[in-house]
Amino acid sequence: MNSPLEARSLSLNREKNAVLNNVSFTVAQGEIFALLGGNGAGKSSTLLAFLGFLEPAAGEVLVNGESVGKDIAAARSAIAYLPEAAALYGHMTAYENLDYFLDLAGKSASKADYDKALNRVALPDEARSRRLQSYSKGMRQKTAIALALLRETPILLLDEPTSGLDPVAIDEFHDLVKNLASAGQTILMVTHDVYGACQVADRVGLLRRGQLVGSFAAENGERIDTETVHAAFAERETA
Ligand SMILES: Nc1ncnc2c1ncn2[C@@H]1O[C@H](COP(=O)(O)OP(=O)(O)OP(=O)(O)O)[C@@H](O)[C@H]1O
Repeated sequence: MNSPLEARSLSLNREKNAVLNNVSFTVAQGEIFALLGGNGAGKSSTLLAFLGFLEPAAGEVLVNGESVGKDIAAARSAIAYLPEAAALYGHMTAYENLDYFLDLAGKSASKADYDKALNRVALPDEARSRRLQSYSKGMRQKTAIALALLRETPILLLDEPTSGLDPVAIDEFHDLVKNLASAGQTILMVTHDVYGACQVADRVGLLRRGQLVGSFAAENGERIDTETVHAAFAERETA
């Protein structure tokens, strides 16, 4: 069976600068893969390649076994993407945002469906009819995740999903991501949070200056050891 996500000897340039160099990985169905790296390592660029916003300089990106370049629309319809800052409208309520963005994605859902998704992300009832400009970052993030859930895509791409969230919201978010993966969703997240990556991921890849320089996998039902990854990360960053 094809992997939902695959980078095959992928190189990317941005404004003629090489930002990713010969990177290969796959993410299997129901797996959580975290790409860990410092600022400018190429994490966000990797996600943009899967969405067809950046064209490979060499190699390719595949979604469900199909080269993204061949059918960008197919790739995008299989993927829900959470950028670092949730791209939602402040002057609309949570319900209105869900309505508007689902409509854009060519989907429709009932208010009961909205409430079900908002319950799953634990957005308080009283907030749902308030404009997002009064929300905290965590509440905006929850709304964005609810939207991703409602799109019912098989693949989820997350860019720094927990940055700016408080510890309780981070734990809730990790639980939610693990539940989604258990239900079969394939998840690729990028982060510079070593602890968070080890908490949630089945596999962690270390990206440094555009190259994949290490990887770690959870084994025997244990979580990936944070200390080991942290040591490798620190060593690579200072090398
Ligand atoms: N819009 C852009 N135009 C040109 N170069 C860019 C652009 N965005 C990012 N880059 C460059 O691409 C390289 C990789 O950036 P990218 O955002 O993928 O890294 P990142 O690992 O996600 O970093 P961060 O943790 O800081 O978000 C960096 O050198 C960055 O300067």
